[in-house]
Amino acid sequence: MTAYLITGAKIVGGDVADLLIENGKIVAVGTNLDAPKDAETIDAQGLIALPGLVDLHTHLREPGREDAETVLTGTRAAALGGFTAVFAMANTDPVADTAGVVEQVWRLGRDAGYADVYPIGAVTVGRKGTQLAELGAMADSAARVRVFSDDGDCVWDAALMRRALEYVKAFDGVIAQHAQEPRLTQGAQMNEGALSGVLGLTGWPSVAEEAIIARDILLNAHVGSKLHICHLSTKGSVEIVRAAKKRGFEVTAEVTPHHLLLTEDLAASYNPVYKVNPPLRTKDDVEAVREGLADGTIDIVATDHAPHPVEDKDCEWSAAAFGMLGLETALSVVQQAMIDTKLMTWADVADRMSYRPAAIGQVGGEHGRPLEAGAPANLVLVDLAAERTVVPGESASLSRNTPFDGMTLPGKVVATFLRGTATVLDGKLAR
Ligand SMILES: NC(=O)N[C@@H](CC(=O)O)C(=O)O
Ligand SMILES: [Zn+2]
Ligand SMILES: [Zn+2]
Repeated sequence: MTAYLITGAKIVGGDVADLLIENGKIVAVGTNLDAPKDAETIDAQGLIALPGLVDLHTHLREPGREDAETVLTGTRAAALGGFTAVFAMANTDPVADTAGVVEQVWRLGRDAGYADVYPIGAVTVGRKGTQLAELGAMADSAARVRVFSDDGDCVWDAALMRRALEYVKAFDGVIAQHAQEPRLTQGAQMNEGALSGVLGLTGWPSVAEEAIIARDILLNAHVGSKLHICHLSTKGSVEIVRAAKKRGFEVTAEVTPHHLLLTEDLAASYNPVYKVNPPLRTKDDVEAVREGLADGTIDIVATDHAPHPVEDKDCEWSAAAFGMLGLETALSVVQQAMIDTKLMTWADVADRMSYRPAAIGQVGGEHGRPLEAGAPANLVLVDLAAERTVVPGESASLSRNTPFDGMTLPGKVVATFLRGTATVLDGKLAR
């Protein structure tokens, strides 16, 4: 295994220092390090070193929709975005609702070698919302599933949600809820408000999200289990989670990069690249989720990377699929929305995009650790002063549905290391 001496990096939360990587681990951080003769030196002057990013919400589409993404292409996109671990959502075909499917996804990730893939198990059989899936068998499988979600659909049946929360207590699992009251969002196409009226698109009211979040926080408090809220998007949701945490209720929540930066106005173009679940909201909502992320009400940023092939996006708005790409642009979007606005520091970014998602996902010390001697060498070097213009055709993803097409964003991932192996060098795939 190549040893690396990374020189002159600004260690997030610390000083400028050198990092020595050997046998998959960070063996020393400091100056005048005693590197082996054959170590490869990487000049990281002017770069910041962050812990490898962890995405708790990625759609890798394999098995079943390998035309949209595969574990290989999705994890390449992850590595280019600075991620060393991704949690793969269960809405594949077949659905990841058995030990067999989650083990298959886990193995594909390991064989690809670009990022650790932690499969998320479905809560209900076929994600149909009627019968609990074999949660225990998925937890006991080689994939060691700890996060369960019917993402794409809400576990709307309160009795079933209660049973799921109760069940996962046995192995300290967490239920990640896609908070969408289905009866309030039938045929919904975009955020409900004045603009949806003008555009003639069926509205998706904030309360459809907020009602489920409030219900599930109470349900979870009753049961004493672990609840995580996927892609929270409204001001009201932030207020509910903030009030709940203040009163000591156990809940964690995520926000996506796109909900931190983009607003519903983009729907006026009728370009389905801006169609997403939950929908892009208003400026007020964007401000509220930014504040919520900054003050810790929202625990983490998760990409909800949702690749779709051209034929599912290049059509009329109402016929198009919901979802947008996110892995390769996430860190830059967070830099623009949270750092350039002085709402957060880089230490906060390490917390919201590495330490906390790793803790929620229970990766057992493999990821989400400070850059110190003894930690696995999962890290990313970023040039904060660089800028890049997003070109969909340059993506490592098989899909092209990025809403940031043509935007110039700050920051560029220069190198990513997964357990001491470079997955990205000089901003390009290294293997
Ligand atoms: N976010 C989306 O708009 N789409 C996701 C499903 C989901 O995250 O709910 C997808 O699988 O395409
Ligand atoms: Zn969802
Ligand atoms: Zn999703």
